[in-house]
Amino acid sequence: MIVAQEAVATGVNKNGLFIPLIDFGMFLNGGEADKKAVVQGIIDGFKNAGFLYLKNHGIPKETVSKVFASSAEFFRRPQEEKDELKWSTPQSNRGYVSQGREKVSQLTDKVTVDALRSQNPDLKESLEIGRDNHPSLPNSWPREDAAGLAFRQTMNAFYATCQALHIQVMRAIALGLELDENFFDGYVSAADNNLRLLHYPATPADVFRKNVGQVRAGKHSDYGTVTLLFQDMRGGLQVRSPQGSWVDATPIEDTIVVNAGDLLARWSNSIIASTEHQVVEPPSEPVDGNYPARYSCAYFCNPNAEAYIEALPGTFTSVEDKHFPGINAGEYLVQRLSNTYQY
Ligand SMILES: O=C(O)CCC(=O)C(=O)O
Ligand SMILES: [Fe+2]
Repeated sequence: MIVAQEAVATGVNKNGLFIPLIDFGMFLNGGEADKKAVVQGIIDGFKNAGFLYLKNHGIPKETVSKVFASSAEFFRRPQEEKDELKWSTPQSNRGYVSQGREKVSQLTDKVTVDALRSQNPDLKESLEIGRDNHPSLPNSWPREDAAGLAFRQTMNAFYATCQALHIQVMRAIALGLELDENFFDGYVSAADNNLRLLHYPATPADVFRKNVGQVRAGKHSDYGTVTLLFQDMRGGLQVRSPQGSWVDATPIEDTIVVNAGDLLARWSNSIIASTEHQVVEPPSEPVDGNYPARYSCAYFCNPNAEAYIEALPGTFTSVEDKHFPGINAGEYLVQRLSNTYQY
């Protein structure tokens, strides 16, 4: 018996939060009906949860494994080598962020964010990588030993791979919003994106008990169009349900978690949801009182920095229906980053 391929299955279904598991291969390689089913699944998922899982997304398993291995190797470098690559400005948003430097938060008031940061810093370190061909913003690459050179090559290749997937996901979103399939192509062509390698170090389990509110990454929403999130199998990512509770976005092997960011929510005049998420104490039992390290890679996709983002055609009938004023994408992102980092 031939079983018809399903475009949409269940990724998570709890407390009113339904995160679909989408077979993106049916969009990339399928016929008209397949494509249509995927588009519907994606737009429903973005409207309701703001989150999806994608399988058959076209990025080979070996590519992702190589990126995770290179990332782990990078974070094993001596602290002083990593500190040489220090993240410097929101305009650049490139470089190494040591534990406690960032406190992502919905709060836009810098004083409050600073106060929060000093209490329970997120238990993580990261490396932020931008497009490597930027005319004025250089990346901060590790020392040019053999591993350092290979790292640069691996990450640049991955950056380009994710950029191509971003374009495809935006095509599906365009169709879901009843726009021309290529509507967004010109808006996302610059690859003004950000690849964030994340390392949540191994930690004693009692840290989470001693410090009230201790998490690995504080609750926040992302800023851009969509985020392509590659997570290992440790768990700990949680998404806010429509009822306000936190629901585990349990890792599903070989999938990418895709969540909509605030600029896409604005662009869609709030049709698409940009949902809060966080990374907390892992759900697994600690081993000898410790939780193992967790690694993830978040590829934050953005419109071109110079793009002007205002309610898309078809999302409003009169000017009063527009939920947000228009905004320049680059300026918006710099503003959000300025509020979340100490610099
Ligand atoms: O590590 C994760 O799974 C999520 C990270 C995240 O949400 C972020 O860096 O914006
Ligand atoms: Fe995030």
